[in-house]
Amino acid sequence: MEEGAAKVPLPDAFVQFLEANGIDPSIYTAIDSTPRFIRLKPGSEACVEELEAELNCKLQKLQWLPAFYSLPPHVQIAASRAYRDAKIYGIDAASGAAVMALNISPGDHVLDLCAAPGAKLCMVLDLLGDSGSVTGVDVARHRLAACRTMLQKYTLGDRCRLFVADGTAFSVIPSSLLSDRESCVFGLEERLDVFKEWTARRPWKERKRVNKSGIAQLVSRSQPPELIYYGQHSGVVGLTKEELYKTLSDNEIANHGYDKVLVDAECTHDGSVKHIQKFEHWGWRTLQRRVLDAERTDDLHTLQLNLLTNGFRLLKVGGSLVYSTCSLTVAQNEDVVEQFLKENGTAELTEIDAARNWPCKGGCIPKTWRFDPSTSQTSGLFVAKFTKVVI
Ligand SMILES: C[S@@+](CC[C@H](N)C(=O)[O-])C[C@H]1O[C@@H](n2cnc3c(N)ncnc32)[C@H](O)[C@@H]1O
Repeated sequence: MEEGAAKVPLPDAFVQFLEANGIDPSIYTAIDSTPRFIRLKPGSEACVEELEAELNCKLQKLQWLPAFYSLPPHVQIAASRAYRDAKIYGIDAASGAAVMALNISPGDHVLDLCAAPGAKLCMVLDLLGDSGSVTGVDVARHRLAACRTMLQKYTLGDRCRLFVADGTAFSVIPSSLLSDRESCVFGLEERLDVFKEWTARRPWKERKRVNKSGIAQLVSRSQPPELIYYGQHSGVVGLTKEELYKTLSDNEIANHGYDKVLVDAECTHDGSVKHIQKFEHWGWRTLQRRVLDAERTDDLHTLQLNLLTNGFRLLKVGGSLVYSTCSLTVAQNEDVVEQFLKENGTAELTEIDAARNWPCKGGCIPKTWRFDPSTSQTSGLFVAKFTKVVI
């Protein structure tokens, strides 16, 4: 049997799950010819030839996605010099498309509500360059810590802050008055109890508290957000705790909310052929528990709707939100979109201009898009975009 194809027949329960959701089972058992993708860090164009020589393969530039290249599926990039030197990222092209759908503009304040491990967050930061800010939120502490490591590797942390928090209840607004705040940084010594420059070393008191309580990897809805990283120009330095965690009414958020929000929601990951194939090693029973269990899929539907609703609440009027999942099921995509639109009168499903050139299919609702591995030659992904309007 060829490498990249599932080596045993898929378990009945999974086949039934796929059939119930109109997903073609052959995408998991066919030989996986889906290429790998890399994204170049801005300014690293010169490394392409060097990388081709080192990996002994040709990199194909994607015409529909700037700075992305495809490689043959078997090629490993992790040991390459360009990867170690933080000149390239391993990120699927469909993920890159979801970020492009945000239409990031200079100065945007962006919220990434399910940020870890951070491939999309890094792309947003690269697109923003020397302006705006990014707030990354994730419920899983260890995953968000990995995201922080990635920011440090790619030296992208300056305008970013990371919160371990439940995205369905998160309500920290953007620190958008960066220029005003920079002026008050000069008077830092006079302001007591303000955030100073971030340091990896936790104060003794905090270390003691963490050691005593033992630290849970997942936070609950009722726990306050925990700031695990902030950069010098993320708007945090110079603020008091009260200022940072100040909450606004929905009316105030209409003016002071985020310009862009990404909700790359938790899902069953069935669109990722590589992920599903891993269950051959983890055991198909684990798949039953993690992917197929009805209770879990119902809970997921509620979680996705709540993440989308809260992300949209934090958006300013005129701002846009991209909802994506790496599931191909209608329940986690179009059904969530439909229910969300029913409940949110200020949400308008929006055309994604770039999608005209994407190698993907329309979803079951107009203006939504599906990267389907067999046609797009990418990992599976659903993408929808909303704008907040005034009514
Ligand atoms: C599909 S992954 C996100 C991938 C990420 N956007 C990237 O590009 O690397 C979904 C993430 O949602 C997080 N998550 C699950 N429930 C959450 C919640 N209630 N609030 C915030 N994040 C949550 C998971 O921990 C996981 O890291």
